[in-house]
Amino acid sequence: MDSERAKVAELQANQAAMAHQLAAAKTQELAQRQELDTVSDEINQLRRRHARELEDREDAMRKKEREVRELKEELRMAQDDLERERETVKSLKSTLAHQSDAHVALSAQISAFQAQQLAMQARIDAGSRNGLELSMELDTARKRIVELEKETREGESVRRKLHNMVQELKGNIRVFCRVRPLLPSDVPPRAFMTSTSSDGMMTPDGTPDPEEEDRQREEAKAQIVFPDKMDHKEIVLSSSSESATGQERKDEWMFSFDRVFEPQSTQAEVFEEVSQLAQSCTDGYNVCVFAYGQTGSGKSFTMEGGPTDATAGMIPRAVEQVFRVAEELRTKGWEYKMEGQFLEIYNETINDLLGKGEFDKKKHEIKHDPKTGRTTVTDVNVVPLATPAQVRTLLSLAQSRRTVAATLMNERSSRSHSVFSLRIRGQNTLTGEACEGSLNLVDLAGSERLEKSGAAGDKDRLRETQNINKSLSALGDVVAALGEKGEGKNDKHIPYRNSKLTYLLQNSLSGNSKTLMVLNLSPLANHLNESLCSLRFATKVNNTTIGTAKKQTRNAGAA
Ligand SMILES: Nc1ncnc2c1ncn2[C@@H]1O[C@H](COP(=O)(O)OP(=O)(O)OP(=O)(O)O)[C@@H](O)[C@H]1O
Repeated sequence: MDSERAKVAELQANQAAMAHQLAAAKTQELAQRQELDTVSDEINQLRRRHARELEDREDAMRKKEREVRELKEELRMAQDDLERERETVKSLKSTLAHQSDAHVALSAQISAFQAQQLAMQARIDAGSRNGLELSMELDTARKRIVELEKETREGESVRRKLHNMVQELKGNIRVFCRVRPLLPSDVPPRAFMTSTSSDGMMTPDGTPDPEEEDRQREEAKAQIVFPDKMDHKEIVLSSSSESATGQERKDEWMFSFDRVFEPQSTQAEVFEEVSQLAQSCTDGYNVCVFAYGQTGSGKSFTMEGGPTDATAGMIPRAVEQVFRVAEELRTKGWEYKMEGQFLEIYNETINDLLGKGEFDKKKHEIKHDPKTGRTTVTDVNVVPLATPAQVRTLLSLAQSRRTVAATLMNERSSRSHSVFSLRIRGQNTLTGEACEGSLNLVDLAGSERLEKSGAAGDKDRLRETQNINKSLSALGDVVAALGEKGEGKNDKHIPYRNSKLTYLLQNSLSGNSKTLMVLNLSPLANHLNESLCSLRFATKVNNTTIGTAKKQTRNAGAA
C-alpha cells in the first residue's frame, strides 16, 4: 500500500508537477499568444506600412513616368527649336556671306567716292579761286542778256516793219492761181471703154482699156502750160478749133499772177506763200484770203482741205500758225486773245454757222465801227479760242451746217459764201504796245455762169446762182473802185453796200488791209471758157493797187 500510496503520492506529485507544468505551459502559451498577437499586429502594421509605401512608390513611379513624358516632349520641342535655329544660323551665315561681299564692294565704292571727293575738293578749291572772276563774268553776262532782250524786242519791231514793207511791195491785193489735178471722177469709167467694140463703148472682154484710158484722160484735159519754171508766175491756156473756112485755128491766152500753182502742188506749198500774210494779223493787220473759182475747181479743198495733216487747207494751217506765232511772241512780252466767228452768206442772207439748231432764223445786221475799224454782226456767236483744236471742232461744226445743194457741176456744191473770221487782240506787257488784227478766210460760192450750172430750169437754183453772181460782181466792182481810188481818185465811191459779202468784208478789203485772192481752176477742157472768165476776173483784181495797209494799234488797256 505504501507503494501505492507512494505511487499515488508520486502520481499526485507528478500530477501537481504536470499541472504546474500545464499552468506554466498555459502561461507560456498565453505569453506566446500575446507575443503572437503582438507579432501579428506588428506584421499587420508592417503590411499596412508596406502597402502604403508601395502606393507611395507607385505614385512616385507614375509621377516619374509623367515627368519622363514631359521631358521627352520638351526634348522633342527643343530638338525642333534646335533644327530651326540651325536653319536660321545657316541663312544668317549665307546673308552674312552676301553682306560681306556687299561690304567689300561698298568699301571699294567708298574708296572710289573718297578719291572723287578729294578730286572734287581739289576742283572746288581751284573753282573758288576763280569764283570772284566767275561772278564778275556772270554779272556781265546778265547785263548782256538784258541788252540782248531789249535788242530782240527792237528787232521784233523792225521785223514787223520789214515784213509789212515786203507785203506792201508785193501789193496789198495779191492773186494766186491754182489748177487742181484731174480727178478719177472727171472722166467717168464708161469713157474708158474702147470705141472698137461692137457698141462703141466696150472692149471685147468688157474690161477698161488702159491705153484708151490715158488717151481719153488727155483729151479731157484743157491745154494748160506753165512756162515760167523760175518764178512760177505765168499760166498759158490754149485751144484749137476749126475756123468757118475749115482751117485749124489755135487760140492762146497768157496770164500772170503773183504765183501760179501747178496741179501737183501740195497744200503745204500753197500755205508757204500764204503764211507770211496770215502772220500779219498777229502784227495788227486785217487780212483777207478769198478762194474764187467755178464750182468743183478746188476752193473748199484749198481753204478747208481734207482730213489728214498733209491735205489740211489754208484755214486750219493759218489758225495753227497764228497760235504758234502768238506762243512764240509770248517770250517777247505779247499776250494774245483770240475769238472766232463763222458765217455763211446764202441768197443775200447771213447765217450763223456756229448758231444753234439746223437753220439760223435770226436776222443779222452788219455794223462797222469807224473809230476802231472793227466789223461786228449782230446776234452771232463769237467764240473765244484758246487752242487750234478748239478751232478744228468749230470748223467741223460749221462745215456740217453749210448749205449744200446739188448742181450739175459738183454733187455737193457749196452754194453759199462762207466767211471764217479770227479776231486777234495783242498786248505787250513789257512795252505797253497793243494791236488788233483780223484774219478773214473766205470760201466763195461757185462763180460759173447760169447756163453752165444747169440752174436755168430750177427756180431755187436760179435764185441762188443770181445771188452768187450778184455778190461776185459786186466784189469785182468794189475791187475796181478801190483800184481807181488807189490811182488818185480820192473821192471815188466804193460800192461796198451792193452785196452782203462786200459790206461784211468792207474793213478787210479797203486800203487798210491785206488781201489775197486764190483763183482755183478746173483742169478740164470743157471748163475752158469758165476758166477764162475766172482768169480775166482775177487779172482785173491783180492789176488793182489799193493803197497801203495800216496796222491797227491802240492804247494799251483800251477795249
Ligand atoms: N489740189 C487738189 N488735190 C486733190 N484733189 C483736189 C484738189 N483740189 C480739189 N480737189 C478735189 O476736187 C473736188 C472738188 O473740189 P472742191 O469741193 O474743193 O471744189 P469747190 O470749188 O469748193 O466746189 P464748190 O464751189 O462746189 O464748193 C473735191 O473732191 C476735192 O477733194
